[in-house]
Amino acid sequence: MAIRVFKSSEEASRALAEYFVATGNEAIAARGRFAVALSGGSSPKKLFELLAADYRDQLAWDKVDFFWGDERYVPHTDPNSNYLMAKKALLDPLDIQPAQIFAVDTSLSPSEAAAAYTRTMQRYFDSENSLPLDLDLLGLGDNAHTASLFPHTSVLTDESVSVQALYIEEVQANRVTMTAPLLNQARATVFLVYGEGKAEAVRQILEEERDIQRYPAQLIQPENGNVTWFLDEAAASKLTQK
Ligand SMILES: O=C1O[C@H](COP(=O)(O)O)[C@@H](O)[C@H](O)[C@H]1O
Repeated sequence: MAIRVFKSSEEASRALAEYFVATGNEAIAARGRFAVALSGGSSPKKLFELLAADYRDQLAWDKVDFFWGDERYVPHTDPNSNYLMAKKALLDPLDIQPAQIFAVDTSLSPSEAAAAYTRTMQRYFDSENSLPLDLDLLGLGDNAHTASLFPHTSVLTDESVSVQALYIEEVQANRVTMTAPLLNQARATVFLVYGEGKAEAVRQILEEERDIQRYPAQLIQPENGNVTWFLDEAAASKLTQK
């Protein structure tokens, strides 16, 4: 695991854009395609905009396949949709083709959407070139959740490599999320976290004893150990070891 701390969220996002492009180029050189699971929420917006603007000529975008580590159970036109944010900031500006976009189908019921997404991933992973995801892009909530692995929810103990639907009391909403065992299969995992409001959650995940019910992002422990945290100074401010 590596922790990289930058002066600002802009610098952290730019460093991650570099990492994204380098990882993508390696994947394409080795296997012909680059499969990435995006995070949602607000944190990756700047990264997406940078990739679409300053890095558009640095990656063969027609060889990149997009998944989502989690999705809010809302229509794709809803401002809360993780898909919609990526579409506006990244996919449309780069003219990504529909065949490269593997969005959660929120027109189905939550459980059907999750089952359909599990099947989508199994089909993709079973095809020759693509096992497993090349990159998980993850965020972190101030309550230490990542993807939609929220504190004290049933999905935290789910050992299946799958996508699950759950109702989350804390936000009173349905979510669809990859399980930790699925996320942990990725070749590379990155967290992009910035702002003072996330500092305590960053400290809990990295420095508190393991307690996955309270600090779900501690579940992200791929066997390959290839996890990199991209933090700004504010998010890193409560770490005792930097
Ligand atoms: O709800 C979610 O929250 C986390 C963190 O979002 P942020 O707005 O604080 O950046 C995000 O990583 C996840 O994908 C999303 O669905």
